[in-house]
Amino acid sequence: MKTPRAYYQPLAIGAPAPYRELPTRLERMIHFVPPHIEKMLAKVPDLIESVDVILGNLEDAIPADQKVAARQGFIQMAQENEFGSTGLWTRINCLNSPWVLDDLLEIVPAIGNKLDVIMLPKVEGPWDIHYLDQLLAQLEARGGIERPILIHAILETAEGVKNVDTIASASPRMHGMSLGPADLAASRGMKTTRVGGGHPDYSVLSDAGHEAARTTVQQDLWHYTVAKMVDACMSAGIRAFYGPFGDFADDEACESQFRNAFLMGCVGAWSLHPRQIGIAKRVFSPDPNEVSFARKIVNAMPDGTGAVMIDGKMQDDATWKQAKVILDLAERVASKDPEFAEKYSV
Ligand SMILES: CC(C)(COP(=O)(O)OP(=O)(O)OC[C@H]1O[C@@H](n2cnc3c(N)ncnc32)[C@H](O)[C@@H]1OP(=O)(O)O)[C@@H](O)C(=O)NCCC(=O)NCCSC(=O)C[C@](C)(O)C(=O)O
Ligand SMILES: [Mg+2]
Repeated sequence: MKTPRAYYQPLAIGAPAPYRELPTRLERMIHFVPPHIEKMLAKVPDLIESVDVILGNLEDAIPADQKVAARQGFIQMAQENEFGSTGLWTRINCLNSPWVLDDLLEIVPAIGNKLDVIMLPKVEGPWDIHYLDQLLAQLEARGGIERPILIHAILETAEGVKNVDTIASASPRMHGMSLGPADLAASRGMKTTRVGGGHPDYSVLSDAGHEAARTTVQQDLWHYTVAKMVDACMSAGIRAFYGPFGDFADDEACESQFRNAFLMGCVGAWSLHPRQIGIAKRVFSPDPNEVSFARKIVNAMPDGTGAVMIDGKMQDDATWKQAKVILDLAERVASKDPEFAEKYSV
């Protein structure tokens, strides 16, 4: 464990100082682009306008013989576009793969000053973060990179979940974490072939004899992991995200999973297909009615103390803080998204 002073020291001479607070960004969806496909790259300028984060994926879903093309496509995509307030991320290959070293050695010098976040897959423990942290500092120093590139871990192994707290606080370079339900299911030996979402057999059966017909209610397979991830992230001052939802044909189920994650504290989710962008936007922007109720609470208790009644409901210092969470998010959303700015101003 580092001393508090050492924690914030750059890890290489000439590397930028780590952030003490994360930059404020709106990150309702992390949109995945496969950068080895020319047709997809052509869509990037339009995507920049419609998503909060655009990510060039280099890891799983990229065929082994296209890994180099994907890396080159990502660098080209980063060089040829201006991203403005839209985040530019990449998901590199995992640390034990034959591609990861070249991913880093080529990407950081070429576009390190444009890159906001590196997503690191299959993180098992803080040692994975420490390795990448050190290497990034060396590359930043050598490449004259002016601000630190952040690390986002995917929570997708049983060991990673076990070590989630120490991963979250492993470095000031940590940006946040996403649930990786497909690899995690495999790693845990869960008996599902789905990418995220529930399962009809994971349910609770009502008692016999109380109703004419017994009913079952499907439960959320990911509740425990998401809750654990949110607590680890929020206590470390970093952000939690739901990951991918693989059934593109079931928008309702996608929206329901995203909404559960939003309610539990996640700030965003992944979009793998253009149809999921709108779902994430809808879910991870607070409901205008909730925003107007939150405004009532803050207006009724300007200094955040005391107890008042609003519409029959008790409000006090704690509900003031709940209201602030919603209002701060609404402000971030409104500053980027005119559609919601209008909805929140009424
Ligand atoms: C699945 C695929 C091949 C279906 O792509 P398609 O072209 O067959 O689908 P489509 O429905 O026919 O597409 C309609 C239109 O949308 C376009 N389109 C489609 N997708 C995108 C996209 N992402 N971004 C931008 N445009 C996209 C597509 O090019 C087409 O455009 P067109 O009408 O002009 O021809 C495609 O959607 C895709 O490659 N998506 C990303 C997949 C991916 O990145 N998977 C890995 C992340 S999940 C994961 O790794 C797990 C995790 C976390 O690690 C763990 O849980 O363990
Ligand atoms: Mg995975």
